Amino acid sequence: MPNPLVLAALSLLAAYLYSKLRYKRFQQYADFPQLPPSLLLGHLRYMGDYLAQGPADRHPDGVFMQMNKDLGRPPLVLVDLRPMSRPLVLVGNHEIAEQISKATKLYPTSAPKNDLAYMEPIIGPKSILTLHGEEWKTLRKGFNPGFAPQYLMTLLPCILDKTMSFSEHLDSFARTGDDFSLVSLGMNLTFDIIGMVVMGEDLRAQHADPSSQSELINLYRKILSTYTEDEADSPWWLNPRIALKRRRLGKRINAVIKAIIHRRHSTKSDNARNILSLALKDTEALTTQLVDEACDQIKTFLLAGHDTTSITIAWIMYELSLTPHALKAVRAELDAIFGPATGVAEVRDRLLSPGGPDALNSMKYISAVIKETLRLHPPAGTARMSTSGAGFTVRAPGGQEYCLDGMIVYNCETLIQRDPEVYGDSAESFVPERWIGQDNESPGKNSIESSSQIPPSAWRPFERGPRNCIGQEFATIELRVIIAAIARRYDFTKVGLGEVKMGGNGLPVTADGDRFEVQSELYNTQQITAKPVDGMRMKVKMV
Ligand code: HEM
Repeated sequence: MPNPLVLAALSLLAAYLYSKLRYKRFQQYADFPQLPPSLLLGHLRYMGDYLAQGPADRHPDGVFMQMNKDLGRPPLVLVDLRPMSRPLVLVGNHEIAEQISKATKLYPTSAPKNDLAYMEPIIGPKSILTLHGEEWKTLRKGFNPGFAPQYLMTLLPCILDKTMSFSEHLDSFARTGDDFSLVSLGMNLTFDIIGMVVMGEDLRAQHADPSSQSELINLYRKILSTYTEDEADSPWWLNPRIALKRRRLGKRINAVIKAIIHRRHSTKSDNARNILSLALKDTEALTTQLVDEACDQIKTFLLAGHDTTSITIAWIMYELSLTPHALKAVRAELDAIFGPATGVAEVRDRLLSPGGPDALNSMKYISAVIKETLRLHPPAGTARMSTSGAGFTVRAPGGQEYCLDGMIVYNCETLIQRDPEVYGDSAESFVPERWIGQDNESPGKNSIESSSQIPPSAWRPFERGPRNCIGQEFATIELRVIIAAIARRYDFTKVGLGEVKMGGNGLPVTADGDRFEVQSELYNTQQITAKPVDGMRMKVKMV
């Protein structure tokens, strides 16, 4: 017979645990808008239902959007995923997002980043993306000269040179009529550009013969594919096989990059402002620590500098392919700037002439297209974390205050940038015109304060505040150059998911007067960033 004392102790413990659990589930965050939590599973119990309402492999933003809508679009939502992870606060309001990303007395470089351990094999432990405080500040200061506007213009020849190879690939797809992944093709382009910009290396990702491509691009493709295999970014102990594979590939990437660092350091023939030179500035002797840290930054820039840009170019061409008036306006703007010749060589010559930077800056409608695409299809966001007991509080537009201590705080750009309170009835539609005439119309200049209707903080694909994207101006230069080179030369047509609906007359069915209807919705999956699930399969024809 069990000892009555033990039984009493067990009952007391059970009662204690039960009251603790009840407190955590029902009282601790009771003032946060949320779905009714279950005692044992919190909000985890809804995940299956939500996933079942759409494609199971869609990006979590798809689930969060639905959840937020079902709750009547509150400015923030609590998603209690304990014990799988800390409670998550989903931010769908730009005013709250701004309080999270800005510098405060409590967090002078803004709220700290959430743990990104799953990315360590690909960016290293000392990456500018994940470091905090003074360590981060020193890095950022050191790299800023590499992103000064005048210096960025000197990168035009490299961007144009690589864009010519990209166009040759498109020419060949136009000849064969084969479909292809625009994200993959774009990734090869942006990887080639970023390799040159970061360390002056030609990574030959666009080389037609795979055996002539650099080892680095092959290793990156392999390591990135492990993030497709495990879209949930599980902790290593849930998927040790993938964790091991990532570690192995991460080590090989390190070895290649470190060899480049040593070679560049010994020759000292570098461009003074590329990332590698800035990382090694004033360094006489290379120590192991220095090489390790420089390697982490190079890996970070290689990743951050190619992935998001190629996704954006794919969504831009897709949106334009569905919106004839916008495509027409883009082409008219390019005709006005570059004249009638649509060859990439002509665009290159004009952009490399003394008036090149002005030509780039006069792409007003194209800039609006870029902004609108990044509004609807932001490839990245930011997840932060306030430590328990720190006293980090935000105020919602209605005046309600929320303490976010001990929680993961996710500025969900997809939600924020589709907020009907800001973007009205057309929040879900592709309307580049909404940006024309806005003070903050230039993409990448989202820090300009404006008095126009769309508050600057409601557009944040590059995030805002001290930890905003260092490469945003560079990305928008790249995007403008690529659009200038290809938008008049090719007609893109989506195949498969997201394909245009054709009418009985053999012409696309048009909705809203000037927008092609689609047969199915194209959606994003999570592969570190948000990527179109099929890699944006397209066909091209010469115009
Ligand atoms: C359309 C293209 C791009 C988008 C949408 C984008 C978006 C973002 C976002 C949202 C962040 C904040 C991430 C976080 O808080 O975790 C970020 C940070 C960063 N991005 Fe970008 N990015 C783009 C292109 C680039 C390019 C071309 C580069 C490099 C040349 C770059 C380098 C970085 C770096 C180094 C950071 C970390 C900055 C810091 O913490 O100081 N990005 N980016």
